Amino acid sequence: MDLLKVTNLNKSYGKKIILKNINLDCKVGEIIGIFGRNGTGKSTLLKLIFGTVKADSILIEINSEIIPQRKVISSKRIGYLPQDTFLPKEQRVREIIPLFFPNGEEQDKIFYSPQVSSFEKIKVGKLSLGQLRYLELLIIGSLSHQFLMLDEPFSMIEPIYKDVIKGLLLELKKSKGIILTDHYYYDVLEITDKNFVIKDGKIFEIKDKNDLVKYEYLNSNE
Ligand SMILES: Nc1ncnc2c1ncn2[C@@H]1O[C@H](COP(=O)(O)OP(=O)(O)OP(=O)(O)O)[C@@H](O)[C@H]1O
Repeated sequence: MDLLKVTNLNKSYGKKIILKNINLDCKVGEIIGIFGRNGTGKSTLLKLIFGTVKADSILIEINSEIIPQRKVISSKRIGYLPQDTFLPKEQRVREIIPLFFPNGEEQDKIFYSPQVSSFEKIKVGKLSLGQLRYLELLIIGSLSHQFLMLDEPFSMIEPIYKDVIKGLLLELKKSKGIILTDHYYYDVLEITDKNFVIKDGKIFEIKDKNDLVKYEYLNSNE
């Protein structure tokens, strides 16, 4: 089974240590959840693995093959869903899909995915947040990248699309490994195989919601 291994990850901004000696593995077939209070470094962690933020040190390996950080994007092995939308607002959904997938068969796979026919004629800027996030995930998930870094796939999304997105992620994990972060911890815990919390620059594996309290991500009455 394909394995993404990240070791010796360190990142500081000036004197502020954000992430210290982080090690993290992700196998194809796994969804890994990363929790942490605001500003603890979750987005930074995903960007470091994707290569858009430069690490102080990092070793990224896929099946023991070293992928230098500056070559992650061109290697097309690791995909990334940013927190903010990356699709042009003025174009209709049915015009955007062919931009990413020139091949008709690949386009059809997206056009025939659940719900897409209900919004394919709409301009991206007019989609609901759930439709937009789902479309972005369909596009990123249909690329060939073996591993996906997803920054807040559930944030602000209407319940019906949360379920559609959960279904999509569970389908995608059959052929990919996924690392995601989101404050909607109920939704995350429903679909993840392993979970971690970042606190004071370090990463800790957690078993359940009680551990989120233990590491002070949640209050005991939440
Ligand atoms: N370019 C930068 N220069 C300086 N500090 C930065 C920069 N980018 C991020 N930071 C700091 O690094 C820390 C981690 O930021 P990051 O966005 O990774 O947090 P996060 O855990 O994803 O937060 P949130 O839950 O709010 O999305 C924060 O304190 C942030 O202010």
